[in-house]
Amino acid sequence: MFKIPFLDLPPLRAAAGTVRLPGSKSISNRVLLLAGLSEGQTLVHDLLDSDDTAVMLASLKQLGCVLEQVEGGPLKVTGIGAKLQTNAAKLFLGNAGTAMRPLTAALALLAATQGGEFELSGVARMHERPIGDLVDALRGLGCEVACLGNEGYPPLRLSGPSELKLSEPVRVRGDVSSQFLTALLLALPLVAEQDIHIDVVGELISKPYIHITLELLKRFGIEVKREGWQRFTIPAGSRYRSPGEIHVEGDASSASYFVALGAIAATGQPIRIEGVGSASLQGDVRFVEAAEAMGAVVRAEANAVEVKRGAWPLRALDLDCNHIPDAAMTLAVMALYADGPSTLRNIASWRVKETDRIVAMATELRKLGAQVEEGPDWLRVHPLRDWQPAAIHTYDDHRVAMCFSLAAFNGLVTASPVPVRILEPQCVAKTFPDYFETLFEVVSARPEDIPVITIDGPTASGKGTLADVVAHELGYIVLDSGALYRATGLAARRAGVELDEAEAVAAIAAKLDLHFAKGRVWLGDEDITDALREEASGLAASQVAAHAPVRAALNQLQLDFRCLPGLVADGRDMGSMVFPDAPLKVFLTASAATRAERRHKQLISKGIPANIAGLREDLEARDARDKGRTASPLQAAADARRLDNSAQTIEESRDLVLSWWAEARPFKGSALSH
Ligand SMILES: Nc1ncnc2c1ncn2[C@@H]1O[C@H](COP(=O)(O)OP(=O)(O)OP(=O)(O)O)[C@@H](O)[C@H]1O
Ligand SMILES: Nc1ccn([C@H]2C[C@H](O)[C@@H](COP(=O)(O)O)O2)c(=O)n1
Repeated sequence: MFKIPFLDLPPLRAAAGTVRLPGSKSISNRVLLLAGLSEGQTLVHDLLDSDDTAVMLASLKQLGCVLEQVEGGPLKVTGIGAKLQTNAAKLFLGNAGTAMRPLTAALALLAATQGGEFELSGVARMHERPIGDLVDALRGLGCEVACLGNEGYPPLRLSGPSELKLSEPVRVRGDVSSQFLTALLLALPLVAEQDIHIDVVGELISKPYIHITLELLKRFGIEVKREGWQRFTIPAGSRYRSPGEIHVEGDASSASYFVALGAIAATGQPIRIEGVGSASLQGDVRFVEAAEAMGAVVRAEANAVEVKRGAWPLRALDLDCNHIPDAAMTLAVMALYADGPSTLRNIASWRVKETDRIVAMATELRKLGAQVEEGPDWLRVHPLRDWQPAAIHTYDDHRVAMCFSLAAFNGLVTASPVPVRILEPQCVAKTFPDYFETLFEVVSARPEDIPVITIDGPTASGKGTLADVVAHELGYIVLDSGALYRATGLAARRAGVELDEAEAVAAIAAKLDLHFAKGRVWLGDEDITDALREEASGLAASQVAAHAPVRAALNQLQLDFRCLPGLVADGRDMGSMVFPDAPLKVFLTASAATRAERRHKQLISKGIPANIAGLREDLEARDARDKGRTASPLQAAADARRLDNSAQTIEESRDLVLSWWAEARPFKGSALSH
């Protein structure tokens, strides 16, 4: 996951490949609650690992459920068998509506029948999300529910015992959020000694989510009877029975970003999305119908879909989105690539989600330059051809972050493509922690559009250290080009090749079986990380690096590191030779005395004996060879910014380079920068 203040997406051009979706949030939290209320054990496969499931799991644990993660396999949930194991708990539910609503209903009923006191709270936004309709329904049943802040909003206190009135139908509004009805359906089997009727007041929205609830209840032994979408009956004697094992489908709302990706950018091979398909329980799979209406070519299997671009530009759309409330946000960004204005209707529920999504989408689309109109329950988005580089505020809303990533394809409709900055990208942790990593695996950009920062300089000036900390802040990849020369020297020695035999060493460089993984460097099956850092490897590297054929042999390998979302490359000729078009080049120096001292400290801390005078002599000799060679000598590129860090801390150098980077990016001005 990118835990950084912002993530810059360079202009993207194409998409192809396979995506495996994380588990559905809606199904994961429903299954967890049902397994937690059941007697016995349930093995839950493919559970979503995210912020919203984490708060549900933490709550179940507090309530006495036993949770055991089978190594690399399912989660084993031992439920409480509908019997309270504790009669007091304070549960923190973050911003997870799928945890807050059903736990409120379940604990209100358990407190009423078995006694107890439970407090449920969340983040500030959760305390602004209405829950009054559910509170009213529970109070109507005889439960004691207190709103501890504003009436009709969390935090809540649920207490008991109290007498339940189950003979009259429970009435609940269905026109604000279907989660209130879901909450009652999931919880009322706890007290179903007689038939319990639920009457929905108003037109029920988001019916597909109720379908999921009913299907999952069935898997746990509860057959709810339904009369249209107005009356639901939980039969007397209903008891949660664990199915033993259950698989969570991929998240259909998360699939929407990749369906859209296929429709926009899969012009050759399709995007294949695994985890949802025609057999899916989730209503949001019907997003593919909307994508098809906009021109996507879709091939569906039971548990997968493949999507390619069809019509281009996309066809404008006018759609009632009530059946796909979450996925419909994706359509708002697709509309930028359409042949006319698109209107999304019946989306009032967007206003009570993680943020007011109608306001959020309209505001952020306008930052890109789009013309947007909005009403109480609708949004109209006009196609965009004159794009502005924008820093997209994400409102702690995972879906805003994910759907705006699609704006990075603007180069497909404009001759002047712009990058897109996603602020606080870690908000995707709510449902899809690895969203951006997954996206980068299936999209491509022109190499020249992928940003590179080069950091060149003499040995021990701190290039590698600075490259690592700058890359960390930006979420970029690091190229330690010196490691390639060091590995070449090591491999040549091992092969018995003299280091001054240019062609023979170049042949070895061309066939290096080198891998970088989790901060380690592998030559074939051998971890050579520590061997590479020995002073002897540095000297050997400096010798082999003087040969033009060796440099030529390693050139493509270095260019291949230019990957999404960006690169920080350190070495001697990164700015002058390998990445001459880098938008920021740094030439890093420090006095020889400082560098010798730093190297000395570095070696001593690793338990390697060293003497400062000898080290200084060695590094000056190495500098002289690196500067004096004819092939790509160590020198500052003409357009490099010079930085002498002799008197700076690592953090000071990092912040200075990041400020230079901010100047080099198009996100200037307070409205657009972070
Ligand atoms: N201000 C500073 N900036 C960078 N590194 C510093 C700074 N102060 C101390 N150091 C330390 O200097 C040592 C050498 O840094 P580093 O290994 O990054 O240099 P390098 O230029 O990449 O060396 P080489 O060219 O040999 O790979 C490290 O132990 C690092 O922590
Ligand atoms: N781009 C590069 C990187 C490194 N070298 C040579 C010169 C150095 O002395 C040697 C080891 O580099 P280090 O790991 O210390 O950065 O490799 C080069 O010529 N060009």
